[in-house]
Amino acid sequence: MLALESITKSYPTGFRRRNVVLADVSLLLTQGRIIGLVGPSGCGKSTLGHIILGLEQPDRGRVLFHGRDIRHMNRSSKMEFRKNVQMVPQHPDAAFNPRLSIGASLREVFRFHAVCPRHEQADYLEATLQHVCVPPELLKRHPMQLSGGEIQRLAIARAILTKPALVVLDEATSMVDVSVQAAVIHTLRDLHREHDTAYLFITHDMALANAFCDEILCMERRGGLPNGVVAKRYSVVQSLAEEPSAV
Ligand SMILES: Nc1ncnc2c1ncn2[C@@H]1O[C@H](COP(=O)(O)OP(=O)(O)OP(=O)(O)O)[C@@H](O)[C@H]1O
Repeated sequence: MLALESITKSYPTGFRRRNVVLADVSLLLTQGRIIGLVGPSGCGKSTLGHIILGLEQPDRGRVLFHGRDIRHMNRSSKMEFRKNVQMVPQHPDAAFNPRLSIGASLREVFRFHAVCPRHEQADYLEATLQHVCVPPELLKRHPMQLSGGEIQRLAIARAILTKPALVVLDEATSMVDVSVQAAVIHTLRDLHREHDTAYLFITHDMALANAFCDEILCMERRGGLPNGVVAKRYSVVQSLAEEPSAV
């Protein structure tokens, strides 16, 4: 469904110096598959997620959605891509406009994507909130009036509202307690069963990755460049879930 082909990404760090975060990374995300992505802090997991969504551009390589380069899609393919590929960002308040109430932000999704008939939208929204353990009263609040855990659950609700084919979950349950985490994972599994949703589950929690994912990818450091104190090279390698030391 979605393929990353030889993605390289670096950021400038000074005069003629760049921090190579992703070096020639290729990855295939197929329908219905739950892939975990683990690795040390700063190794480029979120960057990879942003590139999948088209939020950041790679230096080299391309992202294909059903065989089409996401940079060269026509308007209708782009809308289809946006409906089907969603992200829960690591900093979930980034998912909401601070000037809008949460309800207004969530209802915007219905303006852009045909998710369900208009007369069913309110019930559908309420049911989705229930699935992530959020009371409907929170719809009236603004992002800054919510706790980290509440806004994280609302970001998950927002991402799953469109019944996407793929969701990139970036530390998506890191701010909630264990019982809420279990409920959220349960909801994600339901969505996976009903709609064959695929997930890229970025996490530092190896136990959770083992429990939730079909397969786990590790991003691991592979040396450096000859003169490059600055440049770091990483590659995505598939690794067994039983080997957390590879993280
Ligand atoms: N916009 C940017 N400009 C410059 N450097 C950046 C930018 N975004 C990320 N980086 C750097 O790229 C590297 C990878 O960042 P990224 O957020 O992808 O790591 P991560 O694996 O998700 O980390 P963590 O597990 O701590 O969330 C880091 O060294 C980070 O400082």
